[in-house]
This record gives sequence, C-alpha cells and structure tokens, in this order.
Amino acid sequence: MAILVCGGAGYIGSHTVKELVNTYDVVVLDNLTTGFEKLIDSKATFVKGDLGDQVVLDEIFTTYKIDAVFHFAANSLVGESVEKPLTYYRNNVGATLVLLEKMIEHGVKRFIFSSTAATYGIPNTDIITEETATHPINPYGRSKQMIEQILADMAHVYDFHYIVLRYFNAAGAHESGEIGESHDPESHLIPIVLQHLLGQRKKISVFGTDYETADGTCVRDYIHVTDLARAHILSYEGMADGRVANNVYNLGNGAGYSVNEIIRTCERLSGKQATIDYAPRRAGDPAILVASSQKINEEIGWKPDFDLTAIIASAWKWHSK
Ligand SMILES: NC(=O)c1ccc[n+]([C@@H]2O[C@H](COP(=O)([O-])OP(=O)(O)OC[C@H]3O[C@@H](n4cnc5c(N)ncnc54)[C@H](O)[C@@H]3O)[C@@H](O)[C@H]2O)c1
Ligand SMILES: O=c1ccn([C@@H]2O[C@H](COP(=O)(O)OP(=O)(O)O[C@H]3O[C@H](CO)[C@H](O)[C@H](O)[C@H]3O)[C@@H](O)[C@H]2O)c(=O)[nH]1
Repeated sequence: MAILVCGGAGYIGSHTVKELVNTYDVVVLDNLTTGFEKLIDSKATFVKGDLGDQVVLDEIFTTYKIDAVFHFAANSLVGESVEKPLTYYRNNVGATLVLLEKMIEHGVKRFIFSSTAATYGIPNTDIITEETATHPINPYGRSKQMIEQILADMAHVYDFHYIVLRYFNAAGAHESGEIGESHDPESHLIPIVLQHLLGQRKKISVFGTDYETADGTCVRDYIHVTDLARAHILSYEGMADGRVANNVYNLGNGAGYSVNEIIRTCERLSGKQATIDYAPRRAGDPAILVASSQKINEEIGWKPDFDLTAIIASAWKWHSK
C-alpha cells in the first residue's frame, strides 16, 4: 500500500515525503506551480499533474494501491487570496473536491488535510484550542474552512475517515540540510530575515509596531516542519489502527514569539545584524496567534521536538548553504 502526497514538491509536503519514504511507498502528485521537483525525495514516485485533473487521478488510483491521501496542495498566501478569491476557491476548494470525489469512487478511505490557523480569523483568546470559534477573515482561511466542513459531511455518509491538521507558522529545514523552505516569492518572516542577513535582501520590513503585544509587533507560534511531518505520520498510523478519525487538531509549539524576538534570534544565531524598516501593519494580520496542541498530544501522542532556537538554527543552516 502507498500514500499519495498531493503537493509533495512544496515546502511542508517535501519534508513529509522525506520522513515517509523511510517506512512507506510514496506517490507525489504536484503541478509544480509553487513547488520544485528537486525537493522530492528520490525514493518517491513523482507524477506531474493537477489534483483537479480526473484523468490523472484515475491513473494514479488504478496504478498504485493508495491507502491514504495527504493533501498539502493549495494556494496559501493570505494577501493574494484577497486579490484573487476565485483562484483560491477554484484551487483550494474546486480541485480538492475533484480529488475527494475520485477518492470515494476508487474506495480510498483515509485523508489528512493541511488546514491553518487562518481558519480562526481574529480569535478572542490568546491560546487557541480546537474549541475556539473559527471566523476566517480572508478567502484563504475560508477556503480551508469550507473543506473542513465538507470532510465532516462526507464522513457522515461514506466509509471515509479524515484528520484535519491546523498548522500555525511552519518554519525550519530538514536536518539533512538537503531541503528547506523554498517559496518564490518568499513572504514568510524567518526566511526573509535570514535572506537579509545573508545579504540577499537590502532590509527587513516589520509590519506594524502598534499591536497590543509586549513590544508592539505581532506574536506567532512557530513550529518546525519536521514536527509537522511527524504529526502527519502519527495521524495516519492512528487512523490506520482505528484509534482516531474524523477530528481536527492544532499543531503549534504553544509558545508565542514577536516579530522583534524572531529578528533578534536570527541575529544571534547568525552573528550578523539586521537593518530594519518599521512599516505599517500588513492587512489581515491578527495580533497574536498561539496554539494549544494539547488535544493532539493526548489523542495521538504527538509533541514537538524543536524549540525556536532549533527551528531557526536549522533554517540558517539551509539558507547559508
Ligand atoms: N507554510 C505555512 O506556514 C503553512 C501554515 C498553515 C497551513 N499551511 C498549508 O500547508 C500546505 C503546504 O504549504 P507550503 O508552505 O508547503 O506551500 P507550498 O506552496 O510550498 O506547497 C504547495 C504545493 O502544492 C502544489 N500545488 C498547488 N496546487 C496544486 C494543484 N492544483 N495540483 C497539484 N499540485 C498543486 C504546489 O506546486 C506546491 O508544490 C498548504 O495547504 C498550506 O495552506 C502552510
Ligand atoms: O517581511 C515580513 C514578513 C512577515 N512579517 C510579520 O511576521 C509575522 C509572521 O508572518 P508570516 O508571513 O511569516 O506568517 P503568517 O503568520 O502571516 O502566515 C502563516 O500562518 C497563517 C495562519 O495564521 C497561514 O496559515 C499562512 O499560510 C502561514 O504562512 C506576521 O506578523 C507578519 O506581519 C513581517 O513583519 N515582515
């Protein structure tokens, strides 16, 4: 039996594939819109194609014995989703529906979905649990919430089991140093700061200094990409054993760091000093997003191995290379 990884050429997908190939046969489906073929571990089988393409999906599901689908493929830039809502709904909802229909048609019963802290919108609490109400404030978050709702409806009527993983801020690189965060263009804080410290960007913009936080900059919960990858594998194994199914879990470290704290940690680990431009707020940024991951710890046995220093150290190793 094999696992189909949709979006396995992307940042989080490729790190998960690297962990999976140690134990499982893996097929990657990716259209390479934002991913890179070179990130896919050579032990995985790569199919270049779109998850909205029924012919490609029929071919995969008839050629390989797929036991589960890990679904990372999406457009995932908040700002872009506001500018291009139809692109986001077409890809994140429309293409995902084609995938889900094909799974039902071919009797593939297990699905792990990459959701996001963006489903919570601007939460009314500092530590977010899965009970916290979801009120996404942009098309990206809404597109993920829609799929979460569709999955719950499907599980009522089909022999179909799913787990939704709501990631907070993914960061860091694989310990092998072979793969790391590669978005083009890059919009995420840690790689931007490290690229600046390496002389690849003139300065860093800090978006907003007047938030209600200790130093006025936004606070986020950063989680190592390998910790995310392991959470997927534990979730899959829990589903395969019949221990867990049809549930939603947060994935974070449970610790919040401000933008200024991230920059200072990057400076410390690199031994270099940043040039900072204090800029206005970026639209759609909540002040504080910190996860409680107690539920996945108790029900699936997952806990993070990497703290902020280890996350940034791994990213620095990758970016300097
Ligand atoms: N990076 C984060 O901090 C973060 C946080 C929360 C949630 N997420 C979610 O995790 C997932 C992975 O994020 P990432 O940072 O690795 O993004 P990424 O852009 O690096 O990876 C997405 C991959 O999906 C592929 N893809 C997109 N649409 C496709 C389609 N229709 N058919 C086939 N392939 C397609 C892209 O080519 C790319 O390789 C996304 O669903 C994202 O919404 C990411
Ligand atoms: O050049 C930059 C880039 C980011 N930031 C700030 O740094 C923080 C983190 O920003 P990122 O862009 O790295 O991450 P986000 O918190 O915006 O987004 C992440 O978490 C979201 C959920 O909240 C989505 O899931 C999204 O896909 C994921 O990348 C934010 O306060 C942002 O304003 C800056 O100040 N300057």
